[in-house]
This record gives sequence, structure tokens and C-alpha cells, in this order.
Amino acid sequence: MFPHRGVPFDLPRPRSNAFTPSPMSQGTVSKGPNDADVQHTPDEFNPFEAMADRFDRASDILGLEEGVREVLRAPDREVIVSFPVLMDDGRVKVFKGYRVQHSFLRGPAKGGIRFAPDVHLDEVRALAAWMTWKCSVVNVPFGGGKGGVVCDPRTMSRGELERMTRRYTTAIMDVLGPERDVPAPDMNTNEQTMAWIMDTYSMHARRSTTAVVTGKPLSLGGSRGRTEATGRGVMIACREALKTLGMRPENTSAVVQGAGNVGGIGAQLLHREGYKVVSISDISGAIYNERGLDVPDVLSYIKQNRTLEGYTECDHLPHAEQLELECDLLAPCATENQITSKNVDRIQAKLIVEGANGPTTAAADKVLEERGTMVVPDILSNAGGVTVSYFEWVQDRMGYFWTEDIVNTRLEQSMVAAFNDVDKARRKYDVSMRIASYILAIDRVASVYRLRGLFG
Ligand SMILES: NC(=O)C1=CN([C@@H]2O[C@H](COP(=O)(O)OP(=O)(O)OC[C@H]3O[C@@H](n4cnc5c(N)ncnc54)[C@H](OP(=O)(O)O)[C@@H]3O)[C@@H](O)[C@H]2O)C=CC1
Ligand SMILES: O=C(O)CCC(=O)C(=O)O
Repeated sequence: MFPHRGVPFDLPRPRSNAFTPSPMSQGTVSKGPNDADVQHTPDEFNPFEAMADRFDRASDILGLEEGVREVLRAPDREVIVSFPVLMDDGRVKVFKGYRVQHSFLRGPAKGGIRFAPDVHLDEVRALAAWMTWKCSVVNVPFGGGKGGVVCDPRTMSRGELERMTRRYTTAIMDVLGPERDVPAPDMNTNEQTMAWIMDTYSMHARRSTTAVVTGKPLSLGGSRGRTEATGRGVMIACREALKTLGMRPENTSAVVQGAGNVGGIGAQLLHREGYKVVSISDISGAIYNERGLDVPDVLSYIKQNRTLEGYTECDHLPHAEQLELECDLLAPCATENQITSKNVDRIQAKLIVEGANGPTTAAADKVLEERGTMVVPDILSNAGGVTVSYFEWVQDRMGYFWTEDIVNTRLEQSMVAAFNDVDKARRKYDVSMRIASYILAIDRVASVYRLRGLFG
């Protein structure tokens, strides 16, 4: 069902065992990539290495002390669990889940949970570290965490998904909590999943604990604007980037990869702002219309049919061709490792705004930098989601809920401030937006570490 997730479409599926600790057992807690027995095999498609490559470049520029560098690079805690779930046919199936908490220096760990058949530890490690840097870039008081369950949600019934979510939550519940670690939605999880997590946690805690998770339904302490927040943040990042390039939305053609929470809502908001969205994709492939797609119509088609397959008024393209389309703006909003050393020479977009986490490999980054293609990196451009998650956590703890206007205004202010902070660092250090974001993020986390005390 997810044949290409996390790898370029035209390649055999690379797998790295770099940093992967040996046998996973119930409740394993591993120290992570700094373990002495770990073997390092350079691998362009390993997301943790992609993160570490940028981390090292930014740390070199900052002249970060060796000890601090080691502390900030490695995850603080990794939990690996195996748990049984009763399937609809009466069988018991054992699932594997992860929760990686990369850093608590700036506050509780924060980050989504994804359900996918090929989710793996290095991916979750990278995603957790990216959360630390992202929260720092937008200056919200959280560290970074991420979770994953190896499963194929498309083949599971609602009951199976609920039982799996509840068992996973129970298995990792010791490390969760409003002041410990606060999950949120990611790929293939949504507000219903968050409601199950909140309920399971609350049953064990013997009190309703809304602030243990964000991205919940409104009636369970969710925030107005959270569902749209990541796509809205992507739209704001596009607008700010266009300004620096002297371009205007109405003269900008856009290609959006992914049609889920980030890509679908992002495309819709770009369309509303006057961009010509010429292509959108989902797992089945891409659609293209050079005159521009009717995005609301495309999204309602997907809602009805659960796929883009069969949509008319457009050409259908394979995934790989979508990324190489002639366009002004490319917004990869699906998954990791989409723009790589294999296809970067054929990417024609003038501007890349990353809605997904890790869609560009470090090797491709270097080519884009040399070519002068502007890339607004994930840890800045998709930070709208965690920003409104922070607002949700605050509202839950206050027990006082904001209007959508207030949420959107504060999100707008936060995204623009973060964009400007990164742009300032870019000019100061004469680096790309990506490296500038890492410099800003690492510097903020490192200064907190020094303030809290190096040897505590
Ligand atoms: N949700 C959030 O708030 C945030 C998400 N992100 C990141 O954004 C990305 C997308 O997440 P989200 O939108 O929540 O996930 P969803 O599950 O809502 O949507 C994912 C979308 O990507 C499509 N897709 C999956 N694989 C491919 C592929 N290989 N090529 C093209 N399309 C593909 C899916 O198609 P189909 O439906 O057919 O499977 C679906 O349209 C992830 O990297 C996530 O980590 C980042 C910040 C916050
Ligand atoms: O909203 C959140 O807490 C995190 C969202 C997320 O997983 C991400 O930004 O990658």
C-alpha cells in the first residue's frame, strides 16, 4: 500500500541498519546513535544521517563545543515496544511501536505519531530531532519527540485501529504526559487517533488529561485552526519566500506532492491565494493541468473516492514525473527522500517549500544550493502545525479556548517572525535557508543547555 514511502520512486528500496540497535524487545530503552557498538554506514536515504549532516554543518559554523554537540545530536530516550492487538478475525497480532524523545532541554518532548508499514527507528529518530529544531526555530517551549507504529492502516478496520492505538498508548504511557511528552498527528493519524490516545491516557491517570496530546477534536479540548495549521504555515512560508524572490502568487505555478492534511490543505490555501496549482498527487500517482486545477473539486473527489485515480480534466502522471514538472514552486508535502541525488538535476522549480519532513536529501541540498534554488526547509515551513499544537496545549492548561481568528493571527505572527529570524541568520552567515534554520535552532537549544548547567 505504501510501496514508495521514504524512497525515490525509481529506485529499489534502500534500507540502512546504521545505528539500529540489536534485537528489539518489549519496552527496550536505548541510548541511541551514540552507542559505542554502533556502526556508521553513510547512506543518503537514511533520515537520521540526513539530519546529522545538516546538524554537523551548522554546528561547525557555530563552532559548537564538542561535548555540547554530542549531547544535542543524540536522542535522549528511545522506547521500542511490542504489543498484542486482537484483530477482527480473532487472531492476535503483535505490532512494533517506537517513541523517540530527542530533547527535553526547552520543555516537554513534542511531535507526531505516524502509522506506516515501513516506519523504522532511524526515521523516527530523525523526525524526533527535527521536532527539537523546529520547536526552537518557531520558539515554542518544547523539545522534540516522534512516534511510529509499524502497520498498514489502509488494511485495518476502525476497531483494529482503535485497539492498536490504545495498546500502543498503554505501552508508552510511562514516558507521556503534559509535562513529559505530548504527541500529535502525523502521517495516517488524525484527530480520532488523538482522541483515543487522550482517552487511554486519561483512563490510566484516573482523570481527564486533555493536554497529553494535541490535534484532538474540538469537543475534547482541541484547538480551532489546528487541522489547517500546517498547510496554513506552508502557505505563509510560500508567501514570505516569494517576497524575497520578487515574485507574486498570481504569477506563480505550483506543484504539490501529497494531498493529505499538509498537501491537501496547503494546496487549497495556495489556490485561494491566487497561485496556479498545476499538479497534486497521492499514493496512486499525480494529476496535471497546465491551466491550473480546481483544487476544491480535486479534494472533494479524493474525499469521495479516497484516491485521485479516475479524476478527469487532467493528465495522469507517475510520481517521479510530477517532481520534475516545469513550475515556479514545488511543495513536497508527502514524505522523506523525494528530491535526491538521482533526480535533483531534473528538478525545475525556482522555489521549494517543504511541507513534509525530510523530503530533500543532504546530497540534493548541496546541488540546489550551488544552483541557487531557494529551499524553505521543513523545520521552518511546516512548523505551523506544532505552533498551533502549542496553542492547543496552552488552551487546555488554561481551560480557556481562543477564537479561530486569534489562533490564525498568532500563527501568522509566529511564522513570519521565524521566517525573518532565519533570513537574518542566512544573511549573517551567508548560508542557505536550511543551514540558517539549523544554526538558529541549535544556537537556541545550546544556550539553554549552557544555562541549565553542563554537568547537572
Ligand atoms: N500533520 C501535520 O500536522 C504535520 C505533518 N508533517 C509532515 O507532512 C508530511 C505529510 O503528513 P500528513 O499530511 O499529515 O499525512 P497524511 O497521511 O494526512 O497525508 C499524506 C499524503 O501523502 C500521500 N502520499 C504518501 N506517500 C506518497 C508518495 N510516495 N507520493 C505522493 N503522495 C504520497 C498520501 O496519499 P494517500 O492518502 O493516497 O496514501 C496522502 O495524500 C509528513 O512528512 C509529515 O511528517 C509535518 C508537520 C506537521
Ligand atoms: O503538532 C505537533 O505537535 C507535531 C506535528 C509534527 O509531527 C511535525 O511537525 O512534524
